[in-house]
Amino acid sequence: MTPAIELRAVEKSFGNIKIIRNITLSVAQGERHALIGPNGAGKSTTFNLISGYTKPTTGSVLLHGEVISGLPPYQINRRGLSRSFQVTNVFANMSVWENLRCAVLWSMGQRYAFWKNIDNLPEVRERTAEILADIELTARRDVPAGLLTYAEQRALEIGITVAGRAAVILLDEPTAGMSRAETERAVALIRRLTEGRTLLIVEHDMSVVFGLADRISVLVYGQIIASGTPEEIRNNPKVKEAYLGEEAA
Ligand SMILES: Nc1ncnc2c1ncn2[C@@H]1O[C@H](COP(=O)(O)OP(=O)(O)OP(=O)(O)O)[C@@H](O)[C@H]1O
Repeated sequence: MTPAIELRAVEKSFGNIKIIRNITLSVAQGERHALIGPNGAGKSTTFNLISGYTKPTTGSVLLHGEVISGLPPYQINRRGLSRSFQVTNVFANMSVWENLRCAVLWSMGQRYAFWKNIDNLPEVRERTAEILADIELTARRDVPAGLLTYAEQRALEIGITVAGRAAVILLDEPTAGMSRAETERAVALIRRLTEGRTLLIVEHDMSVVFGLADRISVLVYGQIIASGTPEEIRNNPKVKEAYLGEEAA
């Protein structure tokens, strides 16, 4: 089967510093894949390369077998890839409902149809209500997003990311800054919302990584030093040495 995401010999330099060094990576359709590695290893840069926010210096990125490197982010999004960001990225003055509706409208290509009354578009209303219930914020639907708790904002952000039913979802540190209980809820949410889709997640919390991922890739100094099942990664001596250290011993 054609992989959902493929990186072929991708390199990225900023100035004359090579940040991503010859990455080859394949994420199968329907797989939950975690990208881990120490701070500064190049995880966010890899996300930016896949989602079109930066272009590879050499090599190519493919989505469902088609080259996407060089396309702008919105075109990659139109082809079925949706990503969240490391920092919370919601419209603070808009309500929870409006934030979600905006994402649903965008995915339906209705963003310029300003002459239509969007409240009269049942498919938009239904999808917005569905996703609102999925992220368990129905009781908070009219609250401005800026007034939500941090964990609620992150849940909203995940809702926005999946609202358009993209087949491939990229989440950048979705549980960063959360308490243990909030993290557990977020993991359950991510698991539910990505059912039947492909997920690539960057995450520092090892309990999230090992609890959620079907496969894990370890990035160190811009290179993938190992890819495999959680068990393979846990037992890989190179990984223990380079990244997990005492934690995995
Ligand atoms: N636009 C840029 N220009 C120059 N250097 C950059 C740029 N973007 C990232 N870098 C550098 O690339 C390296 C990798 O950064 P990146 O943010 O991808 O790492 P990361 O693995 O996501 O780290 P963290 O876990 O801390 O988020 C860092 O040394 C960073 O300073």
